[in-house]
Amino acid sequence: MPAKRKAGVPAVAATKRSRTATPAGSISESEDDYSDSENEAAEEEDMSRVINKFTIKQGETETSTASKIHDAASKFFTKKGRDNTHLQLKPGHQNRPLWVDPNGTIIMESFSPLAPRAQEFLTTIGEPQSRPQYLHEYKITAHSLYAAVASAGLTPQDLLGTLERFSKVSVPKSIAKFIKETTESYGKIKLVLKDNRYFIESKDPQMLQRLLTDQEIGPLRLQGDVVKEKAPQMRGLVIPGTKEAAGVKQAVSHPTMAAGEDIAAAVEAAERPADDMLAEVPTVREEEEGDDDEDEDTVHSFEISAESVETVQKRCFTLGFPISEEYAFRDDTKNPDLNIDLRPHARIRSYQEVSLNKMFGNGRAKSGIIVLPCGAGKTLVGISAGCTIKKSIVVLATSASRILFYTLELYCKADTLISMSVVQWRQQFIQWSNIDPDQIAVFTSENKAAFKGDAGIIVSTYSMVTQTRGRSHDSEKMMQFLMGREWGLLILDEVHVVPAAMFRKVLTSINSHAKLGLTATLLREDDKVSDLNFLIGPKLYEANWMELAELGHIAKVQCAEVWCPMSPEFYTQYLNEQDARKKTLYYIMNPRKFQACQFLIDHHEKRGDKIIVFSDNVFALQQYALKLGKAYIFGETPQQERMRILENFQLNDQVNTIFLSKIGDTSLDLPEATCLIQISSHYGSRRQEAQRLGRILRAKRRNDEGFNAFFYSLVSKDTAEMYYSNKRQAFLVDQGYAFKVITHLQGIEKMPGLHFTTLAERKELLESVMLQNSEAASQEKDDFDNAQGLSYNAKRRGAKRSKGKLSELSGGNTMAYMERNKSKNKELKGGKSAFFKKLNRDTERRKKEQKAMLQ
Ligand SMILES: Nc1ncnc2c1ncn2[C@@H]1O[C@H](COP(=O)(O)OP(=O)(O)OP(=O)(O)O)[C@@H](O)[C@H]1O
Repeated sequence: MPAKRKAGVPAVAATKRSRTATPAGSISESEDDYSDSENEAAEEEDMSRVINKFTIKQGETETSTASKIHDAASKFFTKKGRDNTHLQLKPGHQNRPLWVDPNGTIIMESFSPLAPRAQEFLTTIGEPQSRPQYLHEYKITAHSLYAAVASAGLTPQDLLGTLERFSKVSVPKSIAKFIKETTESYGKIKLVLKDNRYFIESKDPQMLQRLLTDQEIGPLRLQGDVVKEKAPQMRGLVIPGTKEAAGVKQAVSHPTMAAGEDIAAAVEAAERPADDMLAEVPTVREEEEGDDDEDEDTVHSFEISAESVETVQKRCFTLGFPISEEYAFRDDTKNPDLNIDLRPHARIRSYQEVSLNKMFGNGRAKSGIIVLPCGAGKTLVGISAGCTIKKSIVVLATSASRILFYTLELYCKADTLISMSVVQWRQQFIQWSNIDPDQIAVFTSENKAAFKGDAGIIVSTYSMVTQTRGRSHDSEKMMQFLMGREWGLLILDEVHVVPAAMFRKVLTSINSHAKLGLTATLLREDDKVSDLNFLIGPKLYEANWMELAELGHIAKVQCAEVWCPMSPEFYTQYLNEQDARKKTLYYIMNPRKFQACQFLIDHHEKRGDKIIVFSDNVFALQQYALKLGKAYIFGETPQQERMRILENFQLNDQVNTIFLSKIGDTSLDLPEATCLIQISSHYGSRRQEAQRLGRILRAKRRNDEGFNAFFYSLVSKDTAEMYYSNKRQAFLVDQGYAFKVITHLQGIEKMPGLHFTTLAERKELLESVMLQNSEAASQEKDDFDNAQGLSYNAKRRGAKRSKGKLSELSGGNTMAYMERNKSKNKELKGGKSAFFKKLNRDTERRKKEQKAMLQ
């Protein structure tokens, strides 16, 4: 008889819950979730004998066996008395990479040979929570299971069978029950858009009756009978640009990505090393043309208004009948087709294909959100989705990026600007697809012409379609055009920044069969992410950042937190300061932090890096930049000056460092940048940290041998900044980034020209900081303002600062200080050298090209 194997379950913890009714969408847990083992009592005895050897005696009062299990580590693996050490490991457990916890958490050993396959499966059925180097954590939720059923066509048996075979111990009963119940109820009720009206549809009339008698849903039904009609037919499809598409080459796919493979094949391959695991292999149900009885069936429906859609969806979810929202675009004969295909040179990358397969997995378009890191090509994913559906498209982007742009700057009139992201979307559509430029129009405050022909694409901003006050006649006409027709696809860019209320407005104005949300960071500090499940759809796919970096699609980044001790004078002021906002200024302006910044800039410039220094605080931004003789950009910097600075950063090897305020957090495409230094940031914002990192993920040199980009966060020691810094890193740590802590920068003391080495210098700086009012400690407003439709107004946005009478306090010294630190911005204004002349010519030429492109 083989010796009994015992499980050392990792940090999985759940509270004991009663067995009363479980609300829909949640998992019930119970103590005996894993109680498949017949010899539990005997096992416990065995176990306690082994463990007693290592027991730290807790006193004579402890009587139960469980309470005696107190070795040095078990406290990390158990919580509230739950003990998983009795679990029996399955044969071949070494090859099985998963631990499934009754609370829906799944831990995966990423070093297991089967990890790539398991990961493919887990990204289909669950949501990635954390993916550091060795252990990955996923969570099964009702939404993730619905997405799995909808996109991969998996049955509950497929899901459970696969999970069981990957799992080291039996899958908890609560999980099996949850998977079964959740997946069985999916697809019974559908939301269908017909003739610009919304219908709740089901093949089961009783199901509809049940909804109509519901107190919340019943009153939302618009007048009219429950309608009966034939159900549409399902057909297979090919996503353009993928390996099945005729005439289009496919980018080489990485073996671990299992791109284009179905889950069945992935699981089958995964199971090969462990023969005893080769039981029944689950199969993905294929939708074969003509092999479908559904068209024989009758569907019943009732109508609801566009405004009620979200409420009905939420209510149905709570009742345990989630609404599926799928678009059988091939069968849509009412809406005109759009003549659009990917150009032959377009080679969809493996992860882009995987994400699209999640959207179109069952031959229909499923609404939802695709999460890819910055610079990984979300635009092309959106374009490919459009080329698959081939119906009219609306793209909505944030106007945030109008704040800072350069390469595609476009002046329509002398002083007005078109949103960069809108221009970029249009330009990318033209670059990647064969769309007739006349069929793609931009709707901005400057351009209000619709496309030519029956079908086409409109690119606009969230604010343009949601702002209702003061619309011009032309805007109103354009809105009527947008609202008066059905759209095949609505692409929602940067979904993480747009407030839920704004989405609601958009979705009630624009009727679209399918919605695709795109983002790099599905993170919101306001916890509104779950609303997006109903407003747009579930998360369909989230790429693994580390994997993409390994493949060279984004840069590998070394992250470090540099601890800068506070100089004594600053620390005393910091501790004594009563104004909480002003307090922050002391740790941002800490001279030791300044020195670290100076040292790192010097070090990386010598290495040939191009450096962006980020500071949310405008006072600090200017002080640092002036003192170091570097150019800087913030909200008040005029457009011309921004362009000049950014172009110099790109092309001029004398300009290797620029300082940016938070306006550069997103949508800034500077592939030259290889190093980031953060001196001040927005408290604990994980999203900002990730977006900032995104600025160097596009690094041009990313595929050079041994290349690494660098991300430094400078933190003043023993201040509140330490706490925020830790919080900020959480998202990136979950993506697998390891933050090194640097407590001392070797050689900093010997650096020639290091500032603030004398007490006099530090005191001078301290005085200038003390003179600032608390406004100087505030940060620039962020992109939300734009997302909410506020037009950019540099004057209103800039942080106000009082004019410090430094001369009164420190005599001529301070004036001399200001004199010494001439603005690099002004220096870059020089237009007389051959370099600047060339730069100006290039800029003019580009502007003309872009203007021509938009006409
Ligand atoms: N399959 C592909 N083949 C070649 N180039 C690609 C592919 N996908 C994306 N790219 C290129 O990668 C770059 C980044 O793409 P894109 O701007 O869409 O990234 P993003 O994910 O939207 O980034 P961000 O979140 O920072 O806006 C672009 O230059 C784009 O043309």
